[in-house]
Amino acid sequence: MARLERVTVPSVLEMKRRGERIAMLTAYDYPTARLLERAGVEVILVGDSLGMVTLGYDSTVPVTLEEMIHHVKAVVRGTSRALVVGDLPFGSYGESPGQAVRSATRLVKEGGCDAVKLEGGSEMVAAVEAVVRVGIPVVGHVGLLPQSAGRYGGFRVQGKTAAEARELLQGARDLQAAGAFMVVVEAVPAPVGEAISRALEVPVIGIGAGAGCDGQVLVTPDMLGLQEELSPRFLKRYANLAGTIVEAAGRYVSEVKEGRFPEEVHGYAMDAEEERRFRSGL
Ligand SMILES: Nc1nc(=O)c2c([nH]1)NC[C@@H]1CN(c3ccc(C(=O)N[C@@H](CCC(=O)O)C(=O)O)cc3)CN21
Ligand SMILES: CC(C)C(=O)C(=O)O
Ligand SMILES: [Mg+2]
Repeated sequence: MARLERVTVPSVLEMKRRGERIAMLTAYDYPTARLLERAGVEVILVGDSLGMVTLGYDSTVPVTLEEMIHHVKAVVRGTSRALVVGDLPFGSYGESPGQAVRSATRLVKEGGCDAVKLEGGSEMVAAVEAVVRVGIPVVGHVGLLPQSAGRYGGFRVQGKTAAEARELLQGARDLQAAGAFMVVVEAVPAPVGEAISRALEVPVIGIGAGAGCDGQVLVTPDMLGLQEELSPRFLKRYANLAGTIVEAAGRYVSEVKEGRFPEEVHGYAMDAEEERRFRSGL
């Protein structure tokens, strides 16, 4: 299952050409990155969902570029084959193409990721062009844009009307034309996800965008059942790690309280003569 060759920008483009689906998941730390890579995940996204999943913010808006760099570094240290994409956080790219270039450069140069992702369609064309021009591969993101969720009053499905769907399709086309090598499409009806995937030559990765996309992404702590606060319709839970952790930590608590842990095998022996001299000198 684990692939031996490095996943690169050209290799994900080739996967789309061959019709091979792309498996992407998020990671925010070293051990998770290693495990996902062992499982055969091709693209690891250090999402700004970091803020909600591991830092306890109630949206992705407060996440800083420094926080992203810190976690990108850990994930990069845990990978040798997967393509690592770092999310540009809110406030680090929307002001101007120059700001986008400066932030993307820091994420790649200090964090060590292979590519950056930013949210927005046609309105982000100038930023994408500028980042691509300095040599940094860019992933676009259309549909539900969590950093702008305030604008539509929460995490709402996008592209439900024909007019909105056409606007999303145009946004994705514009991102590709601007040089994006991959586009994430979030929370749109399946026909919209499929149409965008068909329209683009670059891979389209869906999250709540139906089975017609070129690949899928989920937030790893959600799909592992580690975090249970959010339950979007698109989420499938593949494990119940919250239950596993609570059960294990609960048994530890009981054993500590009852003096059943540690046992002799968990301790260090002392030479009998040394112990005798030690005790006699007390
Ligand atoms: N833990 C976590 N998982 C995520 O998938 C995620 C984050 N955090 N943070 C950033 C964004 C926010 N996301 C979300 C969060 C909630 C819904 C959600 O509950 N959506 C409703 C749609 C309601 C409607 O418009 O009808 C749903 O029922 O799926 C969707 C995407 C996806 N991203
Ligand atoms: C949900 C994915 C696509 C994302 O942007 C994130 O994890 O931040
Ligand atoms: Mg994100």
